[in-house]
Amino acid sequence: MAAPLRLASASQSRALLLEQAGIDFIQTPMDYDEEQIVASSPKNFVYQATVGKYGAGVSTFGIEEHPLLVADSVVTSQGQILRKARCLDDARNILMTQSGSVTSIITCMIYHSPRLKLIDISATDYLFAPFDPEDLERYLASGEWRGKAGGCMVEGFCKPYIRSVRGNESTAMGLNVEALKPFLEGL
Ligand SMILES: Nc1nc2c(ncn2[C@@H]2O[C@H](COP(=O)(O)OP(=O)(O)OP(=O)(O)O)[C@@H](O)[C@H]2O)c(=O)[nH]1
Repeated sequence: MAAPLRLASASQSRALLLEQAGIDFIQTPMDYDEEQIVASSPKNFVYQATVGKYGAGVSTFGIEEHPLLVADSVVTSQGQILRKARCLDDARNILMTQSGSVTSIITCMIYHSPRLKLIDISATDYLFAPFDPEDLERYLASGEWRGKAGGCMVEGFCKPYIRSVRGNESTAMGLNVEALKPFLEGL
């Protein structure tokens, strides 16, 4: 029986995705400062952030006792990386960028065990209908946008506005478990 993988992440969403996929894991939060990254594109940013988390994870935990899993996600729209809003006006701007437009969530993950190293970069694209102004103001007043990259969760405010989606919802939530799981079966 393989040892449970170590999710080196503070993310509740990633833990929930592993749990729902029936993947045995332990969770160990780990600090990594993404602010130092200088990247040519959102895809390059999320890759560098994941590689940075991977390096910190290997040096802190190794891969012998538990295979290591790290991940990072970025939210982009109209070529911009949408970070966590600094204030309500910033949240309004971030959300208005996404209204009636395509938002892409790009998630990179690295899994490394003594037998296998997997690097995956996946994206999920959402075409949103224009947000109803009153609905948007109600959402902004709720403060639920705080701490969320792009100002909302795909299963939250934005959900009723999804016109089309391409890619896995798990990728949008922070971990493409459908890409990971086949490699773990039979280990
Ligand atoms: N449920 C849900 N979670 C989301 C969504 N979009 C992003 N996230 C989560 O938001 C966080 C994105 O920030 P990251 O810096 O990648 O990860 P983190 O939460 O800081 O955790 P670390 O892995 O420890 O860095 C992750 O926890 C994602 O799982 C979404 O639409 N739904």
